[in-house]
Amino acid sequence: MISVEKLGLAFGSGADLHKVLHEVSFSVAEGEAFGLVGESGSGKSTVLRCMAGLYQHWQGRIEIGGRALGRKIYRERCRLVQMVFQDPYGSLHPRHTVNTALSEPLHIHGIGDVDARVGQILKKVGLDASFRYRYPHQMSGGQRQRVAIARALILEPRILLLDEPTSALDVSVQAEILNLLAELRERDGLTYIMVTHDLGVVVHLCDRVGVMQHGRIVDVQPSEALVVGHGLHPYTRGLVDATRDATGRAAA
Ligand SMILES: Nc1ncnc2c1ncn2[C@@H]1O[C@H](COP(=O)(O)OP(=O)(O)OP(=O)(O)O)[C@@H](O)[C@H]1O
Repeated sequence: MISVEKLGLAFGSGADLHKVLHEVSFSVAEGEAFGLVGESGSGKSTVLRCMAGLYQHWQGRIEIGGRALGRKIYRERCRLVQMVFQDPYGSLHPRHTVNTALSEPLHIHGIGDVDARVGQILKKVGLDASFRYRYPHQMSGGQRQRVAIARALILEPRILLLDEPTSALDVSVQAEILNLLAELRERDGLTYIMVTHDLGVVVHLCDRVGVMQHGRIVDVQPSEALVVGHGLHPYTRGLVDATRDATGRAAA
């Protein structure tokens, strides 16, 4: 369903040219959850940002359902691909109620039935009607991330780009949000690409994982391979071992 071919991106120019992505290629099937892992600065978020239209000066080709994705954010694209960020506080407007945050995309896209749609999406992400007129500061981190997920889903996209969606949350809440994401994918047949530094999250939620180092994909594996530990690229092996050392147990 998604094909990324030779994605490249650089910042700066001349002597200050800093190449951040080097011919990144991978594909993701419809309904699949694909993880992107790798050390800090390896380019994971940049890949998502190119796909979301937040960076437009990339090279290469991104196709969704056989059609090339343009570089800019446009109406049709918003109904196909949405992104969820790490920090729900930053991604929600502080002076907009949940109702405003969720209605706005519907108004922009000329979609009717706003009241009913907002009610349904709140229910879908596990928030009752009392949240509808709250502001971001009147909610917990987990509740805010539920609203951010609801906002990403209100236009019924087929693909969610998830950039460390649980890493800003308390450990106790992380599992709730991961379970919600798993449930939503199952129910609606969504396709996910998820950036995370947590191999446990990959094993829990993703079917396959792409491993990035210095702006390149160095390994693609089924997620179980991280648990079994066979046939891994040496860099992937190192990430798995580091997780084991840090937690005293396997990534799963
Ligand atoms: N707007 C920008 N201008 C210049 N360099 C940038 C910009 N955005 C990202 N970079 C650089 O691109 C590289 C990749 O960053 P990116 O955020 O994609 O890494 P990451 O793997 O997601 O890291 P992390 O896990 O820390 O979020 C880094 O070296 C970063 O400094």
